[in-house]
Amino acid sequence: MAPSPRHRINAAIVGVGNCASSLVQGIAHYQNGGANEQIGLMHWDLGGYRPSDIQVVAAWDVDRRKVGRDVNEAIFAKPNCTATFCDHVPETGAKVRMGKILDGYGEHMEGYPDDRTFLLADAAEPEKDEVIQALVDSEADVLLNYLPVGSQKATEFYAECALEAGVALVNNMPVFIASDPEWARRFEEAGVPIIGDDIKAQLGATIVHRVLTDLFKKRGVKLERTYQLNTGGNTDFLNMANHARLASKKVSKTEAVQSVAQRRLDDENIHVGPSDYVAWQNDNKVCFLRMEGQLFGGVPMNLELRLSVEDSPNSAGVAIDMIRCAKLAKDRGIGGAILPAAAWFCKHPPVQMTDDEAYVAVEEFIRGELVKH
Ligand SMILES: O=P(O)(O)OC[C@H]1O[C@@H](O)[C@H](O)[C@@H](O)[C@@H]1O
Repeated sequence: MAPSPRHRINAAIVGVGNCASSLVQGIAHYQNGGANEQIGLMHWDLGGYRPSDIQVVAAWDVDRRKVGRDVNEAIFAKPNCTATFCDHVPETGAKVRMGKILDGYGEHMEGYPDDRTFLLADAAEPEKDEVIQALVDSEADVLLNYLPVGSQKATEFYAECALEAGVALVNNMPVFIASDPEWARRFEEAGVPIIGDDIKAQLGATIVHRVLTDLFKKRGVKLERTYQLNTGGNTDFLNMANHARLASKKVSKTEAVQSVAQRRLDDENIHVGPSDYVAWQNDNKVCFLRMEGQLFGGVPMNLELRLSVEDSPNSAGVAIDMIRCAKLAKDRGIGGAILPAAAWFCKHPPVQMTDDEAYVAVEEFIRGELVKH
């Protein structure tokens, strides 16, 4: 007898950049699940869903090299520059649609070589009703927001579309929607799940900095000063070279560390940020971390760490679980912010927990043991 078909998760994507590329490559890469093929995942099976149960059914972008092409080709178009770890991504059947521009585009990028920056497509922008209709027609379960940092209006536009279409929202970037009480209330009232804000990479700067900050606290070491400097050469870093777009990102990254410290550090003693655009790094992100503190007897100590990662697969390793948690919430009829998932997967959740607490809570949520999320 033929096995019964597995349940699918229909994902829609806003912003077909490097992070989307790694995610879509990952869905193709994790098709079979032999022992070696499961490497790099937090969960092979998450609440009955496997990575390969996710399919991309709709996508929006504003770049002329992506609009009109199937997602499986658009993910390899410039200015994307992340590693190709799966070069046999099958056609998805979803063609990238022209998106709403608003502020979801970094104007300052003019002057950079074409292969490094956005090139606006010459196509009509959709109205809100058209995006909602496309979400409904494609039977999308989850909408992933991958817009550039600083896209306040564009993020609000797509959040509104998800809400009205009844599609769960995964907000990967630092515009505050899940952690904004008014937006969270609207998602809750509509019975639509939301997980956000600002994805915390699988083994990235934020989780390492947070875990070490928590360790200082637990081991009785007074943290006095810290910095986290990050450099990279993808469009995210180029976009963030425009400091006007950075405000919410700085808040998100700094709060992620402050929230686990024993006592809040004065502003002058903590510096956390995207620090510089280095073109030749492409999607390689390097984090330089320093923490200074006082041990037993007030004796000084310091710690220096350098972390080097390919940024977008590091993000996709988390997105692949956020999508499945959002779908689980939907299956269970839970709307509003999914707090354990937000705290474990995001830098700026509605409620911060330590990563140890968030890990336990999200596993309970996945097992269906948390009645109130
Ligand atoms: O390494 P961190 O601090 O967790 O941040 C990672 C993520 O931060 C997001 O804001 C970026 O857009 C992602 O590309 C990135 O993966």
